[in-house]
Amino acid sequence: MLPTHRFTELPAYAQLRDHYDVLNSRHLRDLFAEDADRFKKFTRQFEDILLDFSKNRITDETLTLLLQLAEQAGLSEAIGKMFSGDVINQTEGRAVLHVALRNRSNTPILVDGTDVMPDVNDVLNRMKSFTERIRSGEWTGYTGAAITDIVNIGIGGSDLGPVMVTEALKPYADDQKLRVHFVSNVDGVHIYETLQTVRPETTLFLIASKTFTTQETMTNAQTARQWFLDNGGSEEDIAKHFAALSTNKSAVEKFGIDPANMFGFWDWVGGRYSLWSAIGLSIALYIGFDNFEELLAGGHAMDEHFRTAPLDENLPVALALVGIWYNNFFGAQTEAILPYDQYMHRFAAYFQQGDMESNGKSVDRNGQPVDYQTGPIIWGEPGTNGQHAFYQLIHQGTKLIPCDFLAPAISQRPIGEHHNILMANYFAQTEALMNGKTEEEAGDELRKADKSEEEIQALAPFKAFSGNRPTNSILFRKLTPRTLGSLIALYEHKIFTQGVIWNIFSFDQWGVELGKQLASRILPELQDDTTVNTHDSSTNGLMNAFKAMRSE
Ligand SMILES: O=P(O)(O)OC[C@H]1O[C@@H](O)[C@@H](O)[C@@H](O)[C@@H]1O
Repeated sequence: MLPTHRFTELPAYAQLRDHYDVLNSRHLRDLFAEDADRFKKFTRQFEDILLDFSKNRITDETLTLLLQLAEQAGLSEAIGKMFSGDVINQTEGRAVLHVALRNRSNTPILVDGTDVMPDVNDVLNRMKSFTERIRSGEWTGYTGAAITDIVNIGIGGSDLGPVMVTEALKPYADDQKLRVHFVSNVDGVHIYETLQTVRPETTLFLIASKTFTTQETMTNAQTARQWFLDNGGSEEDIAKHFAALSTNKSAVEKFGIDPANMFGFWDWVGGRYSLWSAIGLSIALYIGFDNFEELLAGGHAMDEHFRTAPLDENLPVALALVGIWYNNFFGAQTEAILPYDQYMHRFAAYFQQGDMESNGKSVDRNGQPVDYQTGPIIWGEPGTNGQHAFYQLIHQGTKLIPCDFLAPAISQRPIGEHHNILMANYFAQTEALMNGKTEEEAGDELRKADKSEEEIQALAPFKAFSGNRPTNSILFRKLTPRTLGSLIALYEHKIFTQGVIWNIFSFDQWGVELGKQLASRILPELQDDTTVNTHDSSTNGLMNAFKAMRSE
């Protein structure tokens, strides 16, 4: 069990409120002018990753108070409980042990008195030999041809992680010809389009579902199975072309997948934290098992840092505290994640689930409604694309949007001046957001461009930038599997830290259930043309309009 508290009653909370009143009127430009050591003070290094959080509206005192807030919320104790397999996902009665999946040190981790590491290692070993057989061509399809295409069928946590990582680590798949495809949406378009591009005799389907009951995944899996049978495969051939990644053995068997092709995991792995488990099989197949192990090692290294580093040296804690500062004191509603790395183009989408499904809660750990803000809205796109789309609002809009800027020092594809141009933009954006441009400076520029005083007066207000807009810069050497593993774990632990401090449960997701329940009630009502009158007038009206339109 996690310790509980009332977030707004922590002594540091009241102090931070008072401190906010002072700091709210300060400009980042002045904070930098006053303190030559800001960069040194507010950067933290972990292996190849540098976190610079100096361009935030904080002082030494802010950081001290935020660290006190974390201590008063029992963060250190909570970290210990997660790593020791305590049942911290209380509403589901489960431990939370994605850290065990990447525990490369193999120190025992006990759940109900039993060490989970032998089981974890057993599945990893099976994934390794399976991966090697597929990649070497030793495993063949029903015609004797090697597998060329992997189709992962899964949704949410059984899709977003593998999609994000296989995109991010594409350069590590250069050595071989295996293609990966991901089908998630129940919209038939998704499976249709994917099946257009593959052949049954050389395709391996991975049915990825923790529960093996998710409607979208089961529907897509049945469609894939039927397509396979309709296009040359037989029932006996299914064992060569379908594997399951799941915790639900009986449902896998019922579907007709050979238990030898089932890669299991456990209820203490949350879906959105599962890319490190058997759910990562598509990643291992795509980049090879050694690289998959490097990803795990990077996650483990960040785990050890999070578990052992003092709070004020701790990267995930720094990210979490800065986020709380804006979320709970400045009233910021959203956070943008902006990777200056095209291979990371699904990173923000991945952490939309990671963060919003974890901390989108409004009841605290005492079962009481919260009277403060919890998880932020997460969004973002890679730079520089975002600059030409939504950065206008970040620079000049009325909303405060704290942004994380991520970038590698070394490009995976060094071509001409591309990377320096990309990085020039990366540095320019955080500088611009911090400093802004005064009306006076805008006026001077217009004057230099020979504008009349009248024009200058008219235009300067539009050309000014208030600045004082906060950013974190996360600069890393290169997007290797290890570094990516560390970056993912960095954000995972940020989310955990915030959940602990907000006194909410970060590892359940009851909010996804109601829509599922209603959809299963509605589905039979769509199967004929009878007029629907069992819902409210809007839902009835829409369903009846749908029935009318489809029969026209
Ligand atoms: O992996 P399965 O069980 O198919 O779940 C897929 C997804 O379902 C959603 O409703 C959420 O609960 C997610 O956390 C989960 O990742």
